[in-house]
Amino acid sequence: MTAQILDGKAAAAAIKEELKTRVAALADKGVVPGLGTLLVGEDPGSQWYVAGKHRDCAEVGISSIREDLPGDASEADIIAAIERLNDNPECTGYIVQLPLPKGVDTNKILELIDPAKDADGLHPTNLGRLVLRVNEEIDSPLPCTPAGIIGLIERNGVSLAGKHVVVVGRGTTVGRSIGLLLTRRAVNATVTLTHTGTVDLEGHIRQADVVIGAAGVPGIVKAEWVKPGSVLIDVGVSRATDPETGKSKVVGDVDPAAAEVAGWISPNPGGVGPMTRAFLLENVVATAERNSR
Ligand SMILES: Nc1nc2c(c(=O)[nH]1)N[C@@H](CN(C=O)c1ccc(C(=O)N[C@@H](CCC(=O)O)C(=O)O)cc1)CN2
Repeated sequence: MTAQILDGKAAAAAIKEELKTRVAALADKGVVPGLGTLLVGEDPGSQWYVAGKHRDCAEVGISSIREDLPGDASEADIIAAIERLNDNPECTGYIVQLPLPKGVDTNKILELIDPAKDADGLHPTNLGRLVLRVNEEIDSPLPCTPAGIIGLIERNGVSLAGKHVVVVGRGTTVGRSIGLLLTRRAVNATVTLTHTGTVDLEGHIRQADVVIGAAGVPGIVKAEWVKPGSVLIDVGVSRATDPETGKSKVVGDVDPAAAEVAGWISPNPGGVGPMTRAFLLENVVATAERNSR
């Protein structure tokens, strides 16, 4: 049996339609949400992601502010751009596109973002709120990829309550924070956080009801380890040349053959990526709503 598809493009399109209505309601109050982006350097992937964020904004009626700096920008230049975004009243939320060039202290830069304008939910204040608010509503921005993954699963009618979720990867944008969301009482999953240094990754994955592959290691989640009927979420975005077409293609962390064993699988591309983009818009709109009450 082949797994059912967790279609991120369709779920993201539905979220964007909902957001258009909320943006229109804000416009009635004279509020226009504005997303700022800070891009440092010329990495083609990062340029493509930032351009996509601004296209998404235009689609739902969010205005856009761009700060683009060259790859050799000094720390002082980057801090000055952060201060402009913090001070700009038209920018109601913003992101610093990651990764920053080598040699830049990423954590220092993220801590300078005004937490009330942190559209990625990566400021320590907002991550700290996830640690503290186990049982309460969270009225601060959530990290976009983790929120997108949970949205993708739940919007397909799959409950996470009581499920054993094995996360593979300990990075800032997914691995370290997704457990904080999954173990909230409202979701009620049980989480094991594994990584490339885990002994017996196979043993952990064999026990998982849900596997989230976010290590950036192609095929680290092997088809023969996957429990029949489980839910597989592929966050990995590595690149390889397709031997048939000679073109570059995305290679995920989940072995594509696992689709024959799993109950549900997120395609890659077309799964988590579009949901990350949709939840960035959700954060911008929700922040503007909170500030207009
Ligand atoms: N400040 C941030 N930096 C980075 C984040 C982030 O959430 N905040 N995540 C990634 C990059 N990213 C957004 O910035 C991102 C990655 C992928 C996609 C996406 O839609 N991917 C497509 C496939 C694209 C392809 O073919 O290469 C898909 O999955 O369908 C959106 C956003 C690192 N940096």
